Formats: sequence, C-alpha cells, structure tokens
Amino acid sequence: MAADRRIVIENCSIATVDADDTEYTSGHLVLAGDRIESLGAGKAPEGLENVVRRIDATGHLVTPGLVNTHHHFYQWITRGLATDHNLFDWLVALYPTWARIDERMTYAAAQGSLGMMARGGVTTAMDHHYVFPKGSGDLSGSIIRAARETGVRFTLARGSMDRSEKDGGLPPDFAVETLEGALAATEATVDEHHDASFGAMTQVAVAPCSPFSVSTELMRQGAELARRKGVRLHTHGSETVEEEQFCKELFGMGPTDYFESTGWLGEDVWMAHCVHMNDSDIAAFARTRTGVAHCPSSNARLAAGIARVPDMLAAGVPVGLGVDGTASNESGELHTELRNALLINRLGAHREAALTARQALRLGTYGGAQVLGRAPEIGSLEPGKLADLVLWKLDTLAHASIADPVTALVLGAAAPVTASFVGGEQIVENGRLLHVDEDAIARSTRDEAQRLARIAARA
Ligand SMILES: Nc1nc2[nH]c(O)nc2c(=O)[nH]1
Repeated sequence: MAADRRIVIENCSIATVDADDTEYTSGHLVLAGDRIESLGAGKAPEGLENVVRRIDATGHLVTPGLVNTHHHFYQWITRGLATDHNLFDWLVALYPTWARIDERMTYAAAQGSLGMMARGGVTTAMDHHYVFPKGSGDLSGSIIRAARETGVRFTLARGSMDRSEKDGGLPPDFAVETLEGALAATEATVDEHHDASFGAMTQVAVAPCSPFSVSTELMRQGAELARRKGVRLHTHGSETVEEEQFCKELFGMGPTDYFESTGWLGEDVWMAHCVHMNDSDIAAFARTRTGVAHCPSSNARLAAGIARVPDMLAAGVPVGLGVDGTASNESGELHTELRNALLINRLGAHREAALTARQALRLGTYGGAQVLGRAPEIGSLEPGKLADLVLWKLDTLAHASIADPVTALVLGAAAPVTASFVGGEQIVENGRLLHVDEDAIARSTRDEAQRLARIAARA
C-alpha cells in the first residue's frame, strides 16, 4: 500500500486547544493522509518521506477548524426580514414564506450558508432543517449534496414540526408534518445518510424543532428513535421567556423539566440557545452531560437574552458555538461568533470574569466537537486526530500590532483564512472556496430568494 502523502506546515504559531491549551509561538505540523501525524515547536523533522507539499506559514496562527453547532441553512434566502421582531413574532412572520421552500431553494441556500462559513474557517457544519412542505422534493438529500461539494464535514439534524396552531402551537397548520410522517421520514434519512465511522463526512441527528412546534409524542418517540439508531438528538431549548411561559402553561413545568420528562437530557443530546436556565437547569445539564449550542448574535438579534455560558462551563456543561439561521444572524459567519461570545458574556452576570479569548476559541473548536459527538476525531490539534485545521493570516494591517495571536484572532477584525483543510484536503485558499464556484452560488442564492419571495407573495 502506498505510504500516506505528507503535507508539512512550518513557521507558524499554533493553538492546539488540547486539554492543556498547548501553544507554540513558532512551530510545525505534519499531516499524513487525513490525519495529523505530528506537531511541535520549531521546524518539522528532517528526512520525512513522501512530502508532497511544504507550506511556509510565517505570519499565521494555525488552529483546529471551527465547528458550527446550530444553523438553519434554508434561511439564507430569507435574510433581512422581520428585523425588529422577537422570536415568536419573527417566526409567525416567516413561517408562511418558509412553508413554500422546495429542493432547488434548499440546495442553493445550503451552498450559500456552507460557503460563507467555510470561507471563514468552519470545517465542520450542521444544519437543523425542520420545514418539509408536501411535495417539495428531497430536501435532506439536496443539503447533504451541497455539504459534500463544499468539502466540509457535516451533521444534518433532521428536524420536524407537528404541533400547529390547531393544537396550541405556533406554526400555521399548513407548515407542519404529521407525527407518523415526521418519524418515518427521519428514520429513512438516518438509514440513508448516517455514517458512524471514524472520520465520517456525513452524520444525521434526530431533531424535532421546539416545544411550541412539536407534540410531546414526537419528542418522546424522536428520543426513542435516536437511541434505537445510535444517533444524536438536537432541538431548540429555553430560548426566550415566551417559550418558558408556553411550557409552564401547557406542560405545567419549565423547558428543562419538560425535556427531562420526555427523555431529552443526556450526553447524546445538544440544545440550541439555553438562554433562560436557572441554577437547577444548569445542574441538570451538567449531571447528564447535555450539550449547548451558544448562539450569541442570534440571541441579541431576537432580543432573547444572554445565556449563562460562564456558569455552564464552571458546572461542566459541554458548550459549542452556533451561527444560528441567517434569518436571525444575517452575517452567517462563525469566526465572528468567537468575538461576540466573549463580548456578550462580558455584559452578563459575570462581567469581566466572563469568557477569555482562549475559552472563546475552545467553544468554537473543541466545545463544538464535543456537542456534536466528534471530540475523539476533531476539535483539537493532536497526533492521530483528523487534519481539520485553519491557517489564519495575522500579519495584516488589522492584526499585526496585537502581540498575542489568539487575542488577535478572537478580538481583532475577522482574520483572513489563507488555507483551510478537512481531513487533509484543502477546501479554502486565500479566502476563496476551492471546490465550488462562489460567484455562481451568489447568483443562484439571489435568484432563489427572489423566486421564494414571489411564490410566498402569491400564496
Ligand atoms: N433562533 C431560532 N429559534 C427557533 N425556534 C424555532 O422553533 N425555530 C427557530 C428558528 O428558526 N430560529
């Protein structure tokens, strides 16, 4: 068998985000095939065989690739709408448009969402897709195809809604699936697309949408389905005070107790937002190792509040970062969420004792890998792990005067990505996507956004 092709990266700062936060001011990495073979201070060892490429990364910081833990790709074609609404009003304003999406639209929107994140250092993405209009085609397949073409590692959280207005829920009746239909389609998606192997490029999670759009039966049976199939569970939780009130009125308990009563706390579960959590909610997440996707920009955009991330981390809750759908975070970037997570948490209860720059980087890398269940493979730079990593250019006008590279990355302007690798394959060069045509994607997302707006206006 041919020896693995090696790529050597030298003369860079490295933030490994390993358990000891090991960093090198001038170091090297050796990639062999899809893995990191070695890394350390100074130059790479002499005499390495099969070196197909040497990268002089002078002026760069190398970090693990960023991991996005919460998104709704289809929202790429409904950005900039209902901009002054809180969550419930915003959802009610947008559901009727979202309920008209089709396969061409979800494919274009996924390309836009994935492209935007990949250009900014994301190497593992996820999409919580929960709108499946009747006759709209193979939406899940189209999203997975876009992820494969872009080259990022990917989790599709197959979402669902079956609690509409007639059952006391928020979505209109025409926007939801039936309980049986949602469960059967979710199971079929797991069977067709989930890959449980080390280094998998595509995984599937079971992901009913939120307490106010999903029946209790779908929550319960969704949890049973995921555990029977050995896949992860994802949903929205504790996002707003209105959701808390909804749960208390309908179920007689707050969201965390409701999730526990339906089998939704556990190390195979991660939830988006978790803004309105009391001490006992945080303790329950820590005890059960339930993960959190922290989405600071979206929480600000929808006036949801400030999640208690420092308290969660202190309690031992696994926390990653999320862009969230781009109808509530129009920028669609994850690298800026490192900065926003730090800044927004400084406004919370802990003020200056809140997140450090290194904690923010950990949330966006290793923390994300933990909540997606991929921490044995990705999230830190260590020998034997998958070669998912980013070369951030920090010798720029915007960054060069900041001495500490991690501080420059997190607190400085969004840093240019010189190169980004997924499993040793380069997917970005000098800020441009290598495997897909960005200009064509820009055109198709504009066209599909206009087509959706026209269809929704006629409905
Ligand atoms: N930020 C968001 N929260 C949500 N809850 C829900 O049911 N859907 C959404 C969503 O699209 N974004």
